[in-house]
Amino acid sequence: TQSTRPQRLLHAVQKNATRGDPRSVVKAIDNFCRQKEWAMNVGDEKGCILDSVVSEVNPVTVLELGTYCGYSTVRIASLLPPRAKIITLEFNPDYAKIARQVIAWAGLEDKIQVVEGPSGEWIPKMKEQFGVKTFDLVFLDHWKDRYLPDTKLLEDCGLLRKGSILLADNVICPGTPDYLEYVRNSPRYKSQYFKSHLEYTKAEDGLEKSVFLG
Ligand SMILES: O=C(NC/C=C/[C@H]1O[C@@H](n2cnc(C(F)(F)F)c2)[C@H](O)[C@@H]1O)c1cc([N+](=O)[O-])cc(O)c1O
Ligand SMILES: [Mg+2]
Repeated sequence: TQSTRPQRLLHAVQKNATRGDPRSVVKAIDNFCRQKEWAMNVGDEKGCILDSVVSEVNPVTVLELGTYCGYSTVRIASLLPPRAKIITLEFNPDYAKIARQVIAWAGLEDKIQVVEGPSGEWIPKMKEQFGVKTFDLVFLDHWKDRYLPDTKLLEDCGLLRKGSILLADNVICPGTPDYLEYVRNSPRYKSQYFKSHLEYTKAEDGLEKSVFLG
C-alpha cells in the first residue's frame, strides 16, 4: 500500500538524522522538504525566528497547537531548560503516531507530551489533567480558523498570565485575519510581526508574537 507523506518524512529522519541529536532531525526534515516533498513544517527560516523567541522567553511550560510531524516540537524542546515541558496537541492520530517517532528519534520524549484530540476539549482540561497553572509560551500552528477561538478559550480557562507569549505561524499565508485583527487591536495584547517567508518557498509569510498583558 502507498505510504503517506508523513511516513516518508519519518523515514528520511531515520535514514539521515543521528539518534538523540535534535538538530540533525530538524536538518533532515528541512532537507527532505526542500529536495523531495514540501510539507507544512514551520521550516528553517521561520524556525530561526521561533528559536530566538524561545531562547528569549526561556519558558518552563509550553503549549503547541498542531504537532503534525513534530518538527517545531523538536525545535522548541531542544532549546528548553532541563525541567521545562511542552504539551503538543494533535487532532489526527496518524500524524500523532509519526510525531511520536520523530520525537523519539530526537531523544526528546521526556520533555514532550503529545496529546491527541480537539483543542476545544483539551484546553479546558489542561489544569486538572496535566497540572498546568499557566503557559509561558503558546505556539499556534494548527487550523487557521481555530487560532482566535482557542486564544479566547485559553484566556477564559485562565491559562495565560501577565507576560505569557503567543507565537502564531502563517499569519500571512495561509493567513489568520480574524486572529491578527484581535491580537493587534485588543488592549490585552502587545503584538509584533516578524516578516519571513512561507516554509521552503519565496512567498511572504510571518510569525506574530503577542504578549498577554493580563
Ligand atoms: O494548514 C496549515 N496548517 C494546519 C495544520 C493543522 C495541523 O494541526 C492539527 N490540529 C488540528 N487541531 C489541533 C488541536 F491543537 F486543536 F488539537 C491540532 C491537524 O491535525 C494538523 O496536523 C498550514 C498550511 C500551510 N500552507 O502553505 O498551506 C503552511 C503552514 O505552515 C501551515 O501550518
Ligand atoms: Mg504552519
